[in-house]
Amino acid sequence: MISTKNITFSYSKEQSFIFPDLHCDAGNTILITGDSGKGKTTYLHILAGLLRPTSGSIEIDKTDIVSLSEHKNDKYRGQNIGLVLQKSHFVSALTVLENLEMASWLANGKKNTERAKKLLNELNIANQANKLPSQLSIGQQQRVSIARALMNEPKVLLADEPTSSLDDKNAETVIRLLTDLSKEYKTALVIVTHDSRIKEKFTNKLTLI
Ligand SMILES: Nc1ncnc2c1ncn2[C@@H]1O[C@H](COP(=O)(O)OP(=O)(O)OP(=O)(O)O)[C@@H](O)[C@H]1O
Repeated sequence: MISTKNITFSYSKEQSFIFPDLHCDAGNTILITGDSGKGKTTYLHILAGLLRPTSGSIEIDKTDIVSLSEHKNDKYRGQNIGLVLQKSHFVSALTVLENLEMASWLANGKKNTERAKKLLNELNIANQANKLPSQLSIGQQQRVSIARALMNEPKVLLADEPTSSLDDKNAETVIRLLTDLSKEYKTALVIVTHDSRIKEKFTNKLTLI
């Protein structure tokens, strides 16, 4: 479960944001929509603890992540929040499987090879496990990014424009995978998008104006 109250943020004196409150239960999905420049990515980065809000609270299960120290916040993110960002940022010298193993190793000091293989299987890319990320198509990289985000059984999965570079078929697949996996793993799923192909599929939406 993720829930926010009275979040405000500013990059500078000239530009400040007041974000509407958001609530999403485990296994459910919420979309953050709105025109370009309204602060969707900024809000997602605040939810991830990558940016600190000026005021307000973000509760994930029973933890207010805004009140955590920087160090605890980084640790909390690694263990509880899955991120699918616009750019995938893989370690280019490591294989797909090694990139996934690294996610669990960084969070808890253990290489969870079994889970990595299970997720690659579920995402239908098990046959790409020993390739380098650069040898995969964009759609396949997107699925690796989702697998990596789910490695540590996160309480919350945050996805920034996960379908923007995908054709209709791949966009549909990615959305189905994200929603199916979030239900299976009881993860609250927050998707930032301006993709009308996605918007029509969900009723739980927050529009930034
Ligand atoms: N690091 C930054 N420093 C200063 N201003 C920023 C920074 N990142 C974003 N902004 C500004 O904040 C505003 C909101 O940006 P943001 O990327 O959150 O919008 P968005 O709704 O996700 O847009 P888009 O749909 O085009 O991706 C924009 O005016 C942008 O120029």
